Amino acid sequence: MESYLNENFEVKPKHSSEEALQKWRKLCGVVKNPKRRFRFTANISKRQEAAVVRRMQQEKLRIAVLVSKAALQFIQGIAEHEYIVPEEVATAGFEICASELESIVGSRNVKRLKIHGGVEGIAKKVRSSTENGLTVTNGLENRETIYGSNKIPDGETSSFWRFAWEALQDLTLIIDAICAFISLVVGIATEGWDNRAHDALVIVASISLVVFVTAANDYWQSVKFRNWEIEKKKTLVRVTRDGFRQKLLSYELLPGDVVHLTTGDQVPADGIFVSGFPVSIDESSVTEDSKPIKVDTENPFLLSGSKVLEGSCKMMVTTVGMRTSWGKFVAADDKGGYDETPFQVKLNGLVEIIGKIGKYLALVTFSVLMKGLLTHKLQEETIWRWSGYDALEMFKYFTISFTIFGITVPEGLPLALTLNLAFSTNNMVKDNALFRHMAACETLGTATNICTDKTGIITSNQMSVLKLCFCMNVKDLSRHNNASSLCSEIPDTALRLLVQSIFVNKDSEVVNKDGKLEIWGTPTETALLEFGLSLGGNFQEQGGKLKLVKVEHFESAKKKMQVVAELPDRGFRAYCKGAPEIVLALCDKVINSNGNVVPLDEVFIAYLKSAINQFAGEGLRSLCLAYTELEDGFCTSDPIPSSGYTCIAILGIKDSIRPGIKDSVAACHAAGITVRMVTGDSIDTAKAIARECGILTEDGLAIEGADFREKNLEELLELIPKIQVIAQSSPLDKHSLVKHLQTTFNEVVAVTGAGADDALSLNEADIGLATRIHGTELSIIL
Ligand SMILES: Nc1ncnc2c1ncn2[C@@H]1O[C@H](COP(=O)(O)OP(=O)(O)OP(=O)(O)O)[C@@H](O)[C@H]1O
Ligand SMILES: [Ca+2]
Repeated sequence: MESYLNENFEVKPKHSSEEALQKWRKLCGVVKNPKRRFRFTANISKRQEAAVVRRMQQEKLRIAVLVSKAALQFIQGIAEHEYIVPEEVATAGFEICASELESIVGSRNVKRLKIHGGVEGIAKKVRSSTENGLTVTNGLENRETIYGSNKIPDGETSSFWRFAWEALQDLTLIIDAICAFISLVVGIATEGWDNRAHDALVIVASISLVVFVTAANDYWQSVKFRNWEIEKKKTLVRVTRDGFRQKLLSYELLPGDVVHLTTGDQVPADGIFVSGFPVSIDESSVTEDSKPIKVDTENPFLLSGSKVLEGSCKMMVTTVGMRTSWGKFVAADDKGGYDETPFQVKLNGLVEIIGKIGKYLALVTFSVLMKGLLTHKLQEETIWRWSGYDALEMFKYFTISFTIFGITVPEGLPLALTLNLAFSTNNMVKDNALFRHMAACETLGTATNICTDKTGIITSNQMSVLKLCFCMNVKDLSRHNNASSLCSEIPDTALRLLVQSIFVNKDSEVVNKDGKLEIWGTPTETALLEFGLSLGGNFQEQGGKLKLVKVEHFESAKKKMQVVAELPDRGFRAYCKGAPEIVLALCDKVINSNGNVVPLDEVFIAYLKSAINQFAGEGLRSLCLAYTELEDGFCTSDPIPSSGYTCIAILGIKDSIRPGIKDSVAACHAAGITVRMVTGDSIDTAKAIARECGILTEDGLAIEGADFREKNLEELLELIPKIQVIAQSSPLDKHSLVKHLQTTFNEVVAVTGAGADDALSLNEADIGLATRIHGTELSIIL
């Protein structure tokens, strides 16, 4: 039986092939109540229809782009007809309608955009401002009536009565009801109404009870599912409204909203590039064009559903909800339902086998009973004479056999499992964990390996700068009551450089939230900015003085962030910050104890390295800050230089271990789950932390990402079982570890990760746990 199930009822927890899904469905043969049984599972034919619609949409979009490009070349110079504002739009106080916006962005019509005055013109026409965003005080209802909201409607929810109607169509119930009805009619005919009236009542009552319980159960289940789906679609976006930055749920967006996008974000609605640095966009989910597209003032259109691969910018929303290209796809796709979980499919297999046995037993019972009747009739020599009594007897046999068949098939079993999963997923939401796929909830229980991040999972993700190696001096900030008292000990010019490098080369911002200052950014960035603020730096002033001309955001693979700023008097300066081993390699100068820039000789290098080792030994994350002056003629298309930097300082950032993590690791070990830590931090920091929480043991191995990458397959076979820590890893190392564990060692692997860098391994793993989405406490389980 095991092999039969494995052969025919096997699907993968993630990305099952269409054939595998088709195959087990076909094997299910005659399912008594298909509507119920397959309610939440993928409707494969609808899914194929959706794929066709999707392809057609993509083709349309592609053609529209080509046509508009071609047309543009010809019509340059030919005056375009005037745009007439529809009356209801004009009376609402706007100067452009939703379909005009939809057509401009949908067909990327730069010419028409220009006719409307570019992005500024459009902003004016939708009564917004590219600087301050929408003004909420005027009310937004009017806007929503004219332009719609950014909601993609879910499939309609069925009413309770619809479920009751479906429950009534259960084949078993219908046959049982018919049998009961016939026996009632026969009973009444032979024994009279008075004697059999109570039977009628019992039949009606039992059918109603069964229908009611089934419908209530199904209804409850569908409500739970809906809640889950609504939760699942919630994403936070950063917008400016009333001149203030704030976070909104993506479905609260309206045309005119100014959205801030950065690496890893999904574009939440169609819109136009306002300002910022050119961004590289992956539109493959919308246009099937797998090449990244550069979006800037020349090509300013951003389509919802595409992903920001690199860069950051401001976008003004023009089109929302079903009018967006993404809205059209999602609507087509949503009808697809969910893939079955492996256990559900196996259970279906089991039901199938039991069903077959049931059918066989029913047949045998019927044959044996019939044989009895026939033998009896043969003995009495009445085989050619059949009376009503005989028919009634045969009907009784049929009822008995059918009952045997009915009760042996555990039709409700797979459904009960779905119910259970829906219940569990909903419970997990209360713990801030959100499942993207139902199967993940089930696979989670079978994991044998966990590849975890350090930051945010093992540590609390609340970082603060604890140590500082600056002007050839290591300072312990916990010893100073406040960081500003430290300033008196440091030469003024050097201090100014430190503060400037923190405020200019940053990927975080200070926002005013209800009158309170709040820092937005990754914990590393936040810690840095907090440190800068504590040094007495003025964020606004520093930001205003220097104009950024180029930004290369932090990426886990590069382990550094670089910017180029234009100095107020003349010239440019590049700032770099990142992992010390990377940044120090770019430096040939350093600031000495007098605050002067001097060549970075071996004595200095040895001093800095000993500081880094000291920080790492204490489990601190190190970060190196550096700068270099640039030639006068720096152009934004030039690459940011990668040598000649001056090392400003090395910071030791503390991120304390989460309380209880040691017990969690021990619990995993006790359950037979191997825990491995894959971190971007240096090996000494990683080792210190891994040892403290029990991941790294005496016989375990800690290895650097660069070493791991160089090993061949044979060496890996021997190494991987021993590896407990991979440090200084790039996202690809994590991915390759996961792949090896899955394929070579046949393990079920769970991966935790944060941000866009980990997307690859999160997707590859049997269970992906994306943590702290957009700085919230929410975790998404993929
Ligand atoms: N915003 C940043 N700017 C510059 N450098 C950074 C930034 N964040 C981290 N780093 C440097 O890059 C190194 C590795 O960071 P990475 O993002 O790969 O790790 P992580 O994902 O934050 O941590 P983990 O992998 O342990 O969860 C850090 O040790 C730090 O030196
Ligand atoms: Ca990481």
